[in-house]
Amino acid sequence: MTLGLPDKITACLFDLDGVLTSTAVLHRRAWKRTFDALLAQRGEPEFTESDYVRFVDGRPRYDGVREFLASRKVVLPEGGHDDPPEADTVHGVGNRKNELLEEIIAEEGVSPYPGSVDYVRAARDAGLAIAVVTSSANAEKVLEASDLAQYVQARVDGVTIVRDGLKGKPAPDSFLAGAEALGVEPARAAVFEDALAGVQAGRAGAFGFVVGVDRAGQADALASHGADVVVADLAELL
Ligand SMILES: O=P(O)(O)OC[C@H]1O[C@@H](O)[C@H](O)[C@@H](O)[C@@H]1O
Repeated sequence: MTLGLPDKITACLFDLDGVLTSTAVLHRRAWKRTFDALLAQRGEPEFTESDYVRFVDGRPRYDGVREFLASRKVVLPEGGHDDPPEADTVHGVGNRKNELLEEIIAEEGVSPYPGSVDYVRAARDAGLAIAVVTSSANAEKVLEASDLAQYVQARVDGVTIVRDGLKGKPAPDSFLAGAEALGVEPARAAVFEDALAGVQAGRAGAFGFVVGVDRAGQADALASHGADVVVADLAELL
């Protein structure tokens, strides 16, 4: 075992928000404000933590909108990527959330978890290949702002997922694309994820190891959805 990983592992595929950076809470807040306003107009109960975990966390932006609205039986037209944030379409709602997220990030900044920075450095020093695989289309700027871009050899994100027509998490496609970009077989790659949809994707892709990162008191659910091990912070694996 090196860095808490089986010896066969030669590459690390890190999710971003909630694994490397503390931005998951910013996403959650932006989603809650967006959905609560929409639900209030319809006299529906508010967006809950469980709604976030089940329908939105880890999924590409518009998939999250679709999944959550379907769970409340709210039907909106699909619209298109360029819809303004005010539009009552799936894309408009997603764009509204993104506008809010950008405001929150501008106000509060982005910080990496110290234990994750130490782990990523140790992985690089141990000669492991490193990719970031995230559903977020904001990944490039979050990686730059957190000074983590220097460690990343390949990135699959919300932009490349749309460009290449990949299925989002919980499908394994984005992680498979990350392994491919590094030139590594999935069986030799470890997936690091904090979202249930993410560990599910790790299991579905038959990756060599799946690390669940529990930032939200959901260790059992991470394990039952596909994590081989669950830690509260990557420093535990050092
Ligand atoms: O809206 P973005 O930045 O493209 O992000 C899409 C998703 O990215 C994931 O990393 C987050 O867990 C989700 O909360 C978010 O919805």
